[in-house]
Amino acid sequence: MIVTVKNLVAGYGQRVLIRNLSFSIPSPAFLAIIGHNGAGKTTLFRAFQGNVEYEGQLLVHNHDLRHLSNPSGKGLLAYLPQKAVVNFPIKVHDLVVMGLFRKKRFFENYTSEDYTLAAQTLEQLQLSHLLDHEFTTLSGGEQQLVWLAQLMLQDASINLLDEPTQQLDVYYKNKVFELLQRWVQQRGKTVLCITHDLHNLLPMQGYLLNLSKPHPQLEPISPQTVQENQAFLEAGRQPVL
Ligand SMILES: Nc1ncnc2c1ncn2[C@@H]1O[C@H](COP(=O)(O)OP(=O)(O)OP(=O)(O)O)[C@@H](O)[C@H]1O
Repeated sequence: MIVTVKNLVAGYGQRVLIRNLSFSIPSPAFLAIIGHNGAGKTTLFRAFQGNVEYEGQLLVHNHDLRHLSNPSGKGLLAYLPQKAVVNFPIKVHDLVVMGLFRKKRFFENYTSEDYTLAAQTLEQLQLSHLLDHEFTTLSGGEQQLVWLAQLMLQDASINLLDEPTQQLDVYYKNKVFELLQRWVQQRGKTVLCITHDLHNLLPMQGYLLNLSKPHPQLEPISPQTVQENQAFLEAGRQPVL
């Protein structure tokens, strides 16, 4: 088992959002994390990054994340936030190449080989035409895909993606889920993906975790489980305590 969550309790002060959550996912695997707005999906990712106080344990390869220093620098964890803001001028390929940061020493310059890798990653996402564009002039969806390209270059074992398809058109939503499936099946990555796009999960192989359920647990993705969870979420929310 690669990722184990044991008796996790997390929230903000009196407000407990995650109560006694436990699950294990084998490696490699795809896990969709679903639930109503405010159910605690991003909070779960914050726990993985040590950005929220929690009780219980988060284990990666049987190592407690609390005791692992710099998991992103070691290529263990990479995180794609829901919104990442850039308010300085930077070209798309300069932003993407930074995904290679952990292979560089402080202040070491990126080489032409690094830029070739960045260009190849952009090509995989059909974004070569944007390579030399100013990042801040791109549309929201284009920006989201550029961040995804940067995350791909990080080449981490476990990838936490917070709504990576939120702003994408229907074509790119399908493409990104296909890409995530290939990451798992061909590159052996583990992907934890927060999403509200349940119908996009239908062709996926992996698990889902519905944090809106009273006792969330892993369910295999299948037409039946996707449909049941869609109906569950459409039926309404539990009252917030
Ligand atoms: N720093 C904080 N202090 C207090 N409450 C917070 C803090 N951050 C988030 N919350 C609250 O915790 C709840 C869960 O937030 P979280 O971001 O985990 O939800 P989510 O399931 O990811 O929702 P969404 O689908 O809307 O992104 C929300 O009601 C939010 O207002």
